[in-house]
Amino acid sequence: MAKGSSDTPLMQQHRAIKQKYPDAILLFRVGDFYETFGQDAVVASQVLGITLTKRNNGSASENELAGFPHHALDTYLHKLVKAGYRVAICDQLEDPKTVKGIVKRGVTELVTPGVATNDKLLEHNRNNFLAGLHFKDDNQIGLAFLDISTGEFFIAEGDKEYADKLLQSLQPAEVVFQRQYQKRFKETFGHRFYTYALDEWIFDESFARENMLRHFGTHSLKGFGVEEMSHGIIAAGAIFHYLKETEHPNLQHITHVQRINRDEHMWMDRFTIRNLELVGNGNSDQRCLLDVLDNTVSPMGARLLKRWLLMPLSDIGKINQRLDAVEWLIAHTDTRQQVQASVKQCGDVERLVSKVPLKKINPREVLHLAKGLQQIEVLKQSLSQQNNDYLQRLADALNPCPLLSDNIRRTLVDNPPVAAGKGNLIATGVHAELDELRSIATDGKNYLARLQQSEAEQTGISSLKVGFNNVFGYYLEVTNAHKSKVPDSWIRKQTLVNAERYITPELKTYEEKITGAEEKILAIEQGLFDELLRELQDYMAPLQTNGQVLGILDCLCCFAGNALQYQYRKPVLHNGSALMIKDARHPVIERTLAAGEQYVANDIDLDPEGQQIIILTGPNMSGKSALLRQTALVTLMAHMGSFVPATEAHIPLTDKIFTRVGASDNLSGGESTFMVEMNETASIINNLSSRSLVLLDEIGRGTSTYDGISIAWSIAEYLHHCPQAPKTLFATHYHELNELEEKLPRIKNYHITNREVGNKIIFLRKLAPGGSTHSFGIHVAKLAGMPPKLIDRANEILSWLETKHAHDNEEGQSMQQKVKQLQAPKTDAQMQLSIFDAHTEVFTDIRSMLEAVDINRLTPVEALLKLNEIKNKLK
Ligand SMILES: Nc1ncnc2c1ncn2[C@@H]1O[C@H](COP(=O)(O)OP(=O)(O)OP(=O)(O)O)[C@@H](O)[C@H]1O
Repeated sequence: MAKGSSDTPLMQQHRAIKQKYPDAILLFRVGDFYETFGQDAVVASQVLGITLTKRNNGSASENELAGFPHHALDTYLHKLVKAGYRVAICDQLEDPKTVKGIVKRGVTELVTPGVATNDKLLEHNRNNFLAGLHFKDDNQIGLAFLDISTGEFFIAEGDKEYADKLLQSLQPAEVVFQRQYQKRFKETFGHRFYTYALDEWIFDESFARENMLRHFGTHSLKGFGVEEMSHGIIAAGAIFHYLKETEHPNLQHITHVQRINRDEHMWMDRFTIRNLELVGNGNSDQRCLLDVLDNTVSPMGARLLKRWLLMPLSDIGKINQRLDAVEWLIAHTDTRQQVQASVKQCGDVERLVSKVPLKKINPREVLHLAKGLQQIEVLKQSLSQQNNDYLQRLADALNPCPLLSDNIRRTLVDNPPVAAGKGNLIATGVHAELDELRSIATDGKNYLARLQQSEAEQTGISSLKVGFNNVFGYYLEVTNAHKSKVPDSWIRKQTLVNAERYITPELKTYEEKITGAEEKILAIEQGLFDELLRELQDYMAPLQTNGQVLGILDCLCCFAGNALQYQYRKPVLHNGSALMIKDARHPVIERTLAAGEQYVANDIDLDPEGQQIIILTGPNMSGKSALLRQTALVTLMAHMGSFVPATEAHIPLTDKIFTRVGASDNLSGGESTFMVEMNETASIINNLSSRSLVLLDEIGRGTSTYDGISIAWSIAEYLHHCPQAPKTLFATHYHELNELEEKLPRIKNYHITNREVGNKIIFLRKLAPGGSTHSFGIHVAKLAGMPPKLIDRANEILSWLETKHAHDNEEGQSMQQKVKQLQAPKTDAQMQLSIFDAHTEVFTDIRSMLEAVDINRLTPVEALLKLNEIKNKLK
């Protein structure tokens, strides 16, 4: 950008402001436009698709420029922030009409992904958290999460695993932390978050505490239960500082802070959240559990449901409270429908309330809040009479704020406009002067009509008309034919081709009254509206509580509706350790089956004292993964307080669900390495407890067969022998693991049944005791359209390998013995290649090509390409 004293005053002002926000795109208001200059203009033109021009602003060099009309701000702001930019909005702070010289300008808001308050930047069904993180060391991390658009504020503390789980569960839109921890943050939590680094001095306990106490107006933080959480408080302090830095001074809607306790929730780590497909991954084709369960009718409900899903409860009392309420709502259809109708009509109470201190709420939204309060009154009355404790308590917490509601409805007209500044929003009878001015304004207009008539009669000018223009206001117009009848007292103002225009002193007096009245009307209306907003601020806390209660009611009704619609049943949560689910189904797959297809339900029993570990084998595509996942999903749903897709479910209180899927299932995330698989498995082994549920899906398949079997075997052994004895489902293609059943008492083999008809498999999908003998991988290859020659050859090799395996066994080598000779398979690999004549160069090539292939990780298409390569070599 051009610099120097030859800049215009406007550009000098721009440069001074831009210096304060070097890492943000500065939207600089000039007249009716927001302009960007220099590098900002280059970026804005690329991201927004607006024209980039160059102009010489009175300086020696050219300056890039790109702008858009001010009324398009919301649309363009949204695009810039979504593209990952921080955007500083610089407005004119004075009315240009009243200023001589350059208008004062200043940044009124710095918008970043985590501090967005604009409707367009927010998704109604998800929170938009800004997270603050304070690293003390790996075992002491303070966290704070604030959704400025709803006022929800949480504090937590824990080690890095716990911090990771919280970040996964609350999925903040932006994370701020100490500058010198940038590398550590990426190493620990990956690259998935939008981050911003802050100076170290901000992360100071007394500074943070002071900030919090000043904000809440309290002497200590004891009332919030967070007094002792120094690291969490420091993280919260960083958030407050960041809000100040981004010009967000109006935070009266943050009325309290809540602590998140580690042991109050059942935890899932990021792999489990992903493997169980709980929330969408941005791939709209794939349905996730949240899609199926979310039949809420309000934004508060939708946001809360997501939190319930990612942070299920671990307190039986609280879970049963939800389950009983859901059961009650199922039995009382009328009340449920009435609750849902009321919740729906209330709108997004949380976000509307948060707009009050920001002065972003419009008259129509204020009236909406008041109408919501009427619904809350109805809800409160209806629920407090019902015989369900939890619903009654929720009803008690609702506050219809009658004074506020009455006042709003009395003050505003029935259908107020969206914009506050244009008048017509205050009802008649609210303000005497306003009513009088309004009658002057309307009467004034009537007067002009009467004046036209009487003057016409007095002067005999039948063509007389009263008109108005911006140059000299109201006038009397007389056609040339009647010009001679005009009295001397009239003052001529304009001569037209066919007519003359005059003003009279009387006309001007009335004109002043009318226009003065209109200006005054606008000012009084604005004043009254501001007063309403001030009154609303006093009700911030009860209004927010209403929003939260409405969210809970919405979720409970949603669970009741789901139970009825999808035939879910009430689970029994218990403090024991045995898990028993009868006729369990996968809630997502059963919703996506083609018409006429029926989901095959299965029973699952796991018990640390009996059947602790199930080794599950079965053909490819038979439903092993589905069975594992449905067991986890039923357990999870029960901990949310939802009914479950089963006919009966006895669920032990579970502290953690772990799932690991063999590496090649995760190719897309660039995390396909065996190392990742092993890291993940190691984290299970190191974090499990006797209350954990462990699901292992084809663990070990990311490496050579013998390595894989050995590792899978020893993991199963470890889980069996470890004192925590976690309930485990282990799906595998390694049939060798079936030998474990004979050796270890709490390991049981199961398989998923199928029937072979001719050379076809029919999947019966029923779980049955005992292992299965082979995988039908070659059959799947055939289904995928591999050439018959290739399939025949694969069958030949398979039977050769099976004979060889049987022969080895005859020689008395059990699998366990083989596992002990871990390295042997590497040299043994030669046997697989004796099928080729290795004397020619071509075959040596093919041999090394095949040696390099890992069949376990080869997709059908890759196999075809390899085959094509081999064929070409033979040519
Ligand atoms: N119980 C069931 N009832 C009906 N359809 C099912 C059932 N279980 C699984 N399916 C269907 O079969 C498909 C394959 O299931 P799944 O992925 O669980 O197989 P798998 O045995 O784990 O296969 P692979 O070993 O190849 O990973 C599912 O996507 C689903 O459409």
